[in-house]
Amino acid sequence: MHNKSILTKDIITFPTNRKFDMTLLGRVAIDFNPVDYFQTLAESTTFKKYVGGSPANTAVGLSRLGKNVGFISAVSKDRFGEYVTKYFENEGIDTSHIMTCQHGEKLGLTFTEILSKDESSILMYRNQIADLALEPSVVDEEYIQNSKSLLISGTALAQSPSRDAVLKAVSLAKKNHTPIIFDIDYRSYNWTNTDEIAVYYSLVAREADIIMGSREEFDLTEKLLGLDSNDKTSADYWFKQNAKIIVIKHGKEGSTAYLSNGEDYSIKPFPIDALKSFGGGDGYAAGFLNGVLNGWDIIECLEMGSAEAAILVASHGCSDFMPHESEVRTFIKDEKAKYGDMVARV
Ligand SMILES: Nc1ncnc2c1ncn2[C@@H]1O[C@H](COP(=O)(O)OP(=O)(O)O)[C@@H](O)[C@H]1O
Ligand SMILES: O=C(O)C[C@@H](O)[C@H](O)C(=O)COP(=O)(O)O
Repeated sequence: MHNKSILTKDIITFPTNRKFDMTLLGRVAIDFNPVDYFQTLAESTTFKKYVGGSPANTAVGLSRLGKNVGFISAVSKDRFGEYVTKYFENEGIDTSHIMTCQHGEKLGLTFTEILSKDESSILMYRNQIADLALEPSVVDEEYIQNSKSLLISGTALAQSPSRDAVLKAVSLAKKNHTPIIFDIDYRSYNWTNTDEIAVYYSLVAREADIIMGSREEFDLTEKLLGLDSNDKTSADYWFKQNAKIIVIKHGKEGSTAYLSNGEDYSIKPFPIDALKSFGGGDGYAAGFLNGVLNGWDIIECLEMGSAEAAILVASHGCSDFMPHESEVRTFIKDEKAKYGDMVARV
């Protein structure tokens, strides 16, 4: 346990006077979550529709926390494409750089299975997929210049032309001193082999200022580098590239933020009666990154991330349940009143 802490603004700074606090590049899709849960997907008959896609959920989370959010993506030219775009507009997320596909590409659909509160799985429909049809021409320099930070979802690297759009965005971010956040966000669909994953993940990771992922996701990124599968080894390696903060998540075990000054800080999950086991990562990303954008104390960033993750795993969906800052603070206060001030501290 650290008695002291550190302001993240002493580790990473963001440009000022730019319109968007963060622009995210990646998928916006749809989740269908069973209403009649605690049985298999084969048995469920009724599903509730939500806007989904990990970066889309994170974008909604950041917007609800008061951030001005841009988004770069591609959607289908149909009612589902209209639905997700309208949802973003209602949430105050900029949709000017969401292209509409013209060749019959379809929005991603995710059917989820909530078997028990700690056993969930997801089934993704991602053939002829709209988000990976994102064209590099949608990424324009002015948009990146107008963003204080750029988040890349690793899934957007799975195929060209989306892969090319990511690499263009990364180049423009470097040119314009826009810090890059790499959310590894591994989904097996659309990738052909692990060498390909490692090549493209490591290409973006070495340019990133913040990298977030699970141990498995770091292992995939590091496959060609011959590193041992160890959090400290990963952090040290990426600090020698460009990283300032490395976050490694271990599900219900909690997570650790490694800082480029050599310190590390861990957080445990807040005790909660979970409903499902997915969605935590997106809530965590929104809560944690909002704190880092504000330059907050690292412990406060981690607490906000962990609290928002707990709120999400206790909820039926992801995007719709992203909390406002006051709700996260109330949640933390109530948990501390119930379980003590050190409830989430390691
Ligand atoms: N049962 C749980 N109760 C409370 N928080 C949880 C629970 N499961 C996960 N979380 C929170 O969600 C975060 C992200 O979960 P994790 O499974 O590591 O990522 P992902 O959702 O991206 O797969 C964890 O670090 C933790 O803070
Ligand atoms: O990311 C997707 O395309 C699906 C998500 O909307 C889904 O609900 C989910 O799996 C959330 O992911 P997590 O936060 O990484 O657990």
